[in-house]
This record gives sequence, structure tokens and C-alpha cells, in this order.
Amino acid sequence: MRQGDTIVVATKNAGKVREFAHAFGKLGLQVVSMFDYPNLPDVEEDGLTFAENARKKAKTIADALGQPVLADDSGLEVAALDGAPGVYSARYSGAGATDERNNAKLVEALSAAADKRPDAKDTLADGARLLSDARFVCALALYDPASGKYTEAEGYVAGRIIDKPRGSGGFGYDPLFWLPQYGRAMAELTTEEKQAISHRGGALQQLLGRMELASNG
Ligand SMILES: O=c1[nH]c(=O)c2ncn([C@@H]3O[C@H](COP(=O)(O)OP(=O)(O)OP(=O)(O)O)[C@@H](O)[C@H]3O)c2[nH]1
Ligand SMILES: [Mg+2]
Repeated sequence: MRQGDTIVVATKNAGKVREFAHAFGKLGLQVVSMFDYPNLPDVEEDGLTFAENARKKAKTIADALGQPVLADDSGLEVAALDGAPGVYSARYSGAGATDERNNAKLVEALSAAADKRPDAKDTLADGARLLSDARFVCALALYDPASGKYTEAEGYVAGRIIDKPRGSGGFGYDPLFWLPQYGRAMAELTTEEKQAISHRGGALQQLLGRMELASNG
């Protein structure tokens, strides 16, 4: 990829588009997403892993457009829920899921069991309860239809789920994702700060390294 080039990201998530536009913008690359292309096929995200779904989204859209495409499949794994909602994070609260409904369902699911667990006794200064350990996972896949090859990367960030939302940045579960080492929720970080520590930022750093290696032969 060269300065001034465009990179296609196979996503319909405005929060992801914002984060990718920020990251690639710093490299002089412009991001376009599925919002910019009408008539693209729908991709059924039926994989059992983030990586599988990311590969499927990238390949379906890359084959349709006849050019390389990047896809992101990501989600939240909550320890007290045995890793749920995981690959179902976007649809956790069922048909017509929204970030608000997903967050409400998460707090409800955790609050019920929280009293029984020692790791759920901690509270923040404002009285918010820390309900469970959790992590965000992000799998990235870049597919090039000309070579038939994938370049892939995965990133993680650990935190804890709180029972009262904080901050207005980011998207999804960010207001409930407490970062003990920063003393803030993910939604209280700027895009720049989130990029530096997030699952998506980490995966992207790794992917860029692999793309450079690939293009250097
Ligand atoms: O608080 C969050 N901060 C993040 O940084 C983050 N990254 C992922 N998620 C959650 O996981 C789902 C992804 O599911 P997902 O990868 O299928 O994406 P999506 O369906 O929203 O869009 P698309 O890219 O598939 O079009 C999202 O909807 C969110 O609920 C996040 N939540
Ligand atoms: Mg999706």
C-alpha cells in the first residue's frame, strides 16, 4: 500500500470504521467501508471463531469487489460467563440488538451471580461494582483475491466489567469495560488512547508488520 491509497474494510460497524480511519489516516491511507458500497452481498457470520468470521467477511467482499479487503471480527469474552458473549457479542441481546440492550443484558447476567463470587466484591470509588474479569478479542484478516492469500493477526486487551456505564467514547461494551491499570473505562479514552492499548490497535500493529514482510518479499 502506498501513500494516498485506499483500503477497503468489510464492516458495517461505524465504531470500527472510525477507529480504522484514525489508524490508517496516520499512514496516509483512506478507509472506505461497506457503507460506501451499495449492493454488496450479506455475509453470514456463522464461524465458531473470530478468525473464521474475519476470513469469511474479507473473502466474500474481496471476491465481490475484485480487490484486497480487510475484515475485523471481534467481541467480548467474560470470565464469569465462560467466555460469552464471544463471537455472538454483536447479537448478544437477540434480534434487533443494540449496544444499549447488549450492555443491559450483560450487567443483568452478571449481577445475578456476582454476589457468589469473590472477584465480584470489589467496587470503584463511585460505588460501581466490578462484576467479572473479561477481555476483548480482535481478529483481522486481509484477503487478496489475486493471490488467494490471507494475512492475519489477533489482538487482546484484559479488563473487568463494571455495573454502571462510564464515558461516551468508543462503541459497544466500552462504557462497561474497566481498565484497572489506567483507572478508566475504555469509553473514557480518546480514539488515540484506545488505539494504543486496544485489541484492535494491537491486532492492527501486528498485521501491518506482517504486510510489510509480505510486500518486502
Ligand atoms: O466495546 C466494544 N469495544 C470494541 O472495541 C469492540 N470490538 C468489538 N466489540 C463488540 O463485538 C461486536 C463485534 O461483532 P462483529 O465483529 O461481528 O462486528 P459488527 O457485527 O458490529 O460489524 P461487522 O464488522 O461484522 O460489519 C461489536 O458489535 C461489539 O458488540 C466491541 N465492543
Ligand atoms: Mg458482525
